[in-house]
Amino acid sequence: MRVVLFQPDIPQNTGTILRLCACLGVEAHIIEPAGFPISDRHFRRAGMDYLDQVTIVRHDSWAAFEAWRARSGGRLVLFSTKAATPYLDHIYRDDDILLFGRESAGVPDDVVNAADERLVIPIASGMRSLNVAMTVAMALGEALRQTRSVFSSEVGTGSR
Ligand SMILES: C[S@@+](CC[C@H](N)C(=O)[O-])C[C@H]1O[C@@H](n2cnc3c(N)ncnc32)[C@H](O)[C@@H]1O
Repeated sequence: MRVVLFQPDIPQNTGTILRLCACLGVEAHIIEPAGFPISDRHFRRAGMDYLDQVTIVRHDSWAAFEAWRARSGGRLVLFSTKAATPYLDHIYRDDDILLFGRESAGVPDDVVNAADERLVIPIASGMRSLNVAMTVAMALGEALRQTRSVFSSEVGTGSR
C-alpha cells in the first residue's frame, strides 16, 4: 500500500499523515508543488520525530509521478468527494496506490481521469468533505484491514 498526497497545502495535515504512515509502515509520496517547505515548523511539529521513520518519496510534478507509477505498477485509487463508489465496496490490493487531493481544490480533471478507481467515503448530506488526514486514516484503516493484520502481534503501546 502506498499513500500519495497531491500538492498538499496545509502543513499540519501532511505532518499528521506522515506520522500515520510511519506508525502503519506505509510509504508516503508527495506530488509537488506543496504549499509549504519541508522546513515549515507546523509540518515538523505535526510530524515530530516520526518524520525520520517514514519513507517519503517526492515527485517534482504530476508527470514525474506518472513516470514513477509506470515503472512501479499498482492501481491508482483516487479518493474523491465526487466519486460514486463507496470505499468499503473496493477490494484493495497490497500494491494499491491511494491518492488524496489537495485541501483547497482536490485534484484536476486529468488526474481524476488517470485514476483506475475513484472512491468516496459517504458523509451526511449537506456536508462538504472530510479533513484529508481523517480521510487517509479511514482509507488506510480499511485497506490494511483487508490486506493484512495490522501489527496484531507486534503492536506497541507507544508514548507521545
Ligand atoms: C478537503 S478535501 C478537498 C475538497 C475540495 N474542495 C474538493 O472538492 O475536492 C481534500 C481531499 O480529501 C479527500 N476527501 C475528503 N473528503 C472525502 C470523502 N468524503 N470521500 C473521499 N475523499 C475525501 C479527497 O482526496 C480530497 O481531495
